[in-house]
Amino acid sequence: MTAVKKIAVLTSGGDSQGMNAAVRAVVRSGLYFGLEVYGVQRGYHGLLNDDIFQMDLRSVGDIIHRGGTVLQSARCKEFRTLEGQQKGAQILRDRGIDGLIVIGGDGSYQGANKLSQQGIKTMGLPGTIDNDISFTDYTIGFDTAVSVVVDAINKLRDTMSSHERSSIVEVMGRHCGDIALHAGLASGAETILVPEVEFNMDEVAERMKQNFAHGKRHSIIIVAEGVGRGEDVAAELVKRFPTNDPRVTVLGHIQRGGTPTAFDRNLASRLGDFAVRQLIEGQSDKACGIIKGELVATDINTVVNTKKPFNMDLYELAIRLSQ
Ligand SMILES: Nc1ncnc2c1ncn2[C@@H]1O[C@H](COP(=O)(O)OP(=O)(O)OP(=O)(O)O)[C@@H](O)[C@H]1O
Ligand SMILES: O=P(O)(O)OC[C@H]1O[C@](O)(CO)[C@@H](O)[C@@H]1O
Ligand SMILES: [Mg+2]
Repeated sequence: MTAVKKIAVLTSGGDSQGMNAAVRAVVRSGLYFGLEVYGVQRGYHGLLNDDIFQMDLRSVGDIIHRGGTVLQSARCKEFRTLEGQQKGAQILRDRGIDGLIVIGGDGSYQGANKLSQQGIKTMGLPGTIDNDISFTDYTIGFDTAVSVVVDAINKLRDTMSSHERSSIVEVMGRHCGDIALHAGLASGAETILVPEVEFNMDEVAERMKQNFAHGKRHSIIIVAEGVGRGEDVAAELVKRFPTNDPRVTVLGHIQRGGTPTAFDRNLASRLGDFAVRQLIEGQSDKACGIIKGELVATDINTVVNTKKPFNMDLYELAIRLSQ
């Protein structure tokens, strides 16, 4: 006896690489366990427009390796209102759908929490490049986004070394510095500016002068968008180090595209299957995640009200190794 018979899946908020692998896992595990599975187009926006269709094994063929999301994604103002949430729950009830899996970020999780208050069983899957969700070590898409940044920095290094320039690279992450931190460590960046760690531009400039004086041929500063614009950091740097002639690169939405890494595909596959099994067992209003390799389900309220801790050890290591 399963606690749900018909389930639906949607993707919401900023898309991320690996969302398709998660949708595929939800659909195929759901069907394997004898459920009917539905797809909702364009997140909560599609839900409110009853943009819902039945999915079968073939509807998720050939997508495991694709970035983006075949269900498409959206941000929906109306769903932030009680009326919107009641309407969404009624649309699902009218179709006999008793469980919904929401793949998205913290905002999408809050929507899932509101739907569970309206009597729909919900599960959240962490689909965002930002890695800003607590109670999971990794979010789906983060590993691919970091790889995109590292690949870009490899290229920048080539040309920056030729000209003995410094390179300022602005990366995504909204209020979270994890993309900057992990890409910074992997690419040997000299400076990593994140919202979680206070910094002093005088010290940043001084360190850069020392690096060039000690024979470095280039210098990389990664700026998480939560700190500000790369252009503004460059202006502050030039005031303190006028002979430096930095170049700014804003990686932007390139970080959200491309084929997902094996890590993101496997994470998405495991989490998608886990979310289905949680619903079948009667769980609801939970966020699925991975902690030290183990799959876990945590109350959504706890997850959205807990800030993800920043890994200071990794930050200090990155700085130590880039001397
Ligand atoms: N407090 C809330 N109550 C109900 N619905 C919400 C709430 N917050 C967000 N949502 C819904 O979730 C959608 C996505 O939220 P948001 O834009 O914050 O992105 P996200 O899921 O956090 O993803 P990302 O930050 O990775 O882009 C919103 O457009 C809205 O429809
Ligand atoms: O797709 P949009 O609306 O430009 O949003 C960009 C934001 O979404 C994210 O890509 C994912 O949350 C953030 O890193 C970034 O701040
Ligand atoms: Mg978010």
